[in-house]
Amino acid sequence: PPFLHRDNRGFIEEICKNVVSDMDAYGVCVVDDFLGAETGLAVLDEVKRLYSRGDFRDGQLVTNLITSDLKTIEGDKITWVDGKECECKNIGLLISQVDSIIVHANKMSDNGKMGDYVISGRTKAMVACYPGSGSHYVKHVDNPNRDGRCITAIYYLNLNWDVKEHGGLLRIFPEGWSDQVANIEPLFDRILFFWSDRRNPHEVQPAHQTRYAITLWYFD
Ligand SMILES: O=C(O)CNC(=O)c1n[nH]c2ccccc2c1=O
Ligand SMILES: [Fe+2]
Repeated sequence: PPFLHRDNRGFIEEICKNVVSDMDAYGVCVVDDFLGAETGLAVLDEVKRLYSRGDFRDGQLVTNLITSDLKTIEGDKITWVDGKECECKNIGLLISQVDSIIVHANKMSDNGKMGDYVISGRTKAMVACYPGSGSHYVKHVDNPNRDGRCITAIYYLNLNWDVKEHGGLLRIFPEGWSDQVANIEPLFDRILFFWSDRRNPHEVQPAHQTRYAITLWYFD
């Protein structure tokens, strides 16, 4: 019921414990039901409005792949949001929630890997849309050459997403886990954290439905 607001502090505490232990153990952490349906839907609404306004630009270097049968596959489209824009209030709320998790988790873990970083800042929020029709992202490392980014946080907005039908799976190939991979479904109100460096090569498999995500990169 709407009057039962999330007991925010306890909620944040709880999530931080998971983030710290998963990041230390696997370098990857997934949290579901991060904002709750009401706020999640409000964020999705703002993203759709931005997209319909045509603010998005081509994300990847190669924007449209001309496939053999001359079907162009559009690449991902992106736009940057700092969260203070008046029509992005809920995206701003998402950003402040992620900030509090990262800052708190950073403080909580003294000797763990989270503790090895002193988070000094982050990028703006990158709102990405894979327009479906096979758009994907080739296997890559977000920060291969020590550009300062240490943690990638991705919030997904895709209602009733079914990977079997819609594709769009994020596959991470965590270094040191030889044949193990992490298959992350881009489900609504799910947030994912992972080390941005070479420990986590990853790819976005072809999406056959419009696929939205909001990414923040934290600097040490
Ligand atoms: O959406 C996902 O599940 C994962 N997404 C990514 O790894 C990813 N990584 N780096 C980018 C750089 C520029 C534009 C889009 C991206 C991008 O979607
Ligand atoms: Fe990436």
